[in-house]
Amino acid sequence: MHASEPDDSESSRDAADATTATDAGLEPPTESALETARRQLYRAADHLDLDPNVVERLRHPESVHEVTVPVERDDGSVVVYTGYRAQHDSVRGPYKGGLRYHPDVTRDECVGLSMWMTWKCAVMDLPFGGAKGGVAVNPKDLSRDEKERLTRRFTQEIRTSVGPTKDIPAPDMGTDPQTMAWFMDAYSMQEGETIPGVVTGKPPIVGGSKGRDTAPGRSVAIIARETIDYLGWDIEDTTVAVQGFGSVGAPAARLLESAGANVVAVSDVNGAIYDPDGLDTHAIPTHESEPEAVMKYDAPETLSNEELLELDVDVLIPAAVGNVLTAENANDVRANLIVEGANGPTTSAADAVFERRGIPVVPDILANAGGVTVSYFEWLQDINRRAWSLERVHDELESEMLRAWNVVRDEYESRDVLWRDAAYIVALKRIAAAHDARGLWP
Ligand SMILES: NC(=O)C1=CN([C@@H]2O[C@H](COP(=O)(O)OP(=O)(O)OC[C@H]3O[C@@H](n4cnc5c(N)ncnc54)[C@H](OP(=O)(O)O)[C@@H]3O)[C@@H](O)[C@H]2O)C=CC1
Ligand SMILES: O=C(O)CCC(=O)C(=O)O
Repeated sequence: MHASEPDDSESSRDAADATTATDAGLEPPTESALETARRQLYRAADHLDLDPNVVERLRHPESVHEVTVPVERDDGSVVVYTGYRAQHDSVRGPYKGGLRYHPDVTRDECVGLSMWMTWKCAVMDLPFGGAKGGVAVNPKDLSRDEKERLTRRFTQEIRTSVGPTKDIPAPDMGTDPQTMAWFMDAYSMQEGETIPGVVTGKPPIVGGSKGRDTAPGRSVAIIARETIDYLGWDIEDTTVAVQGFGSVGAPAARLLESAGANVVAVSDVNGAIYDPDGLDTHAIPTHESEPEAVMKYDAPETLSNEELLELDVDVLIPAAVGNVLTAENANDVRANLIVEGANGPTTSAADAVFERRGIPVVPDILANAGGVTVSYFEWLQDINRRAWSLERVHDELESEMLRAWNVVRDEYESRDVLWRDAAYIVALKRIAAAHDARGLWP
């Protein structure tokens, strides 16, 4: 039976998902990451003759760990934060995915993000499943010492659920190589030996890979460049707007500028700077070097983040937070191509608008997959106790991204589907085959 044919299990699936106004036929301003991820799964499954039991399995995480994390503030008071680690699917290998420190972190968000990690690792053909975790906290409210205590305690709370062959966290929004170094140290102290492979995205001095810090942005730039070329555009005549100037947005903007594109706008949490003649993105401080510094940079015009999304540019790269392209603004987007740098920046309702308007959306699970790909390189380096040169990381990332882009493009052309569906089809075929080979039910 075709996975999405209406039947009893379909009805019960819809009923199980009907937790929102959208499912009740109303149109809320946004959807949760989990709702978006599930809708994308059902839509892609429609194109494949998938065992419905596999789809039923994949719409649920294998497990979600929720922990409380008491942290002593510098003034001696104690705040108890909530942390999560959602482990979606491990059929292709250990769970893999980032840790996020952000006030909006919820259980459902982690589950949705963990599903995207499963597909992302499968699109790239990495021997990993998908996970995501985080703590509901604003890291900008914490001192460095408080962040260290939070990380060490969170590590302690989820320690038995992670490990180099079990679940390997990495950086995401609000976390960085230092966070990973603390995580690795806290885990290793408990284990009684140094275990670098428990996390990736560490500083190179403690087993991190060179090039991991800029890898997600590098892959966004590679995929944008390939798509620009595929569309028959000249990169030298291409204008680009990038929302977010962190680990993903900054390298993406800089590499596209270096490749000849005209990057006319970039933003941080406070708003955007705009120069129709092109910004010198290498001169603008990144989130890593100085958070909230973009708006301080001298530029001819400033805009809101909402205005950046509606700029008349060739390529829009949302590379900050999720759910920024919605039913509310999709009709006002003037870009001719969207390349997703952030995870889940486009709701399903916005996707439908872009499909109707013929605006291609190259999905997150392909475009920003350079981060987890170099994480895989790091994991290999840790296991083999042998560091790769930066040049080797760049070369291997370039060839892995091109390999994945070609496979997705083949599905896009042969099935005449959206780019997102094509990437999902590549991923789901591999995951379903692995489920089939291992046996879904005992
Ligand atoms: N880090 C990674 O390895 C990967 C991250 N991703 C995804 O990319 C996205 C960005 O992550 P990452 O670059 O790591 O995050 P960072 O924390 O490094 O940077 C985030 C950037 O977005 C800005 N920002 C934060 N909130 C908003 C907002 N509400 N509106 C506009 N801009 C905002 C920040 O501004 P300010 O400096 O002012 O705080 C900063 O410039 C996330 O969706 C993440 O899941 C995807 C693949 C890998
Ligand atoms: O490097 C990793 O393991 C995961 C990166 C990540 O969280 C992501 O790609 O969204």
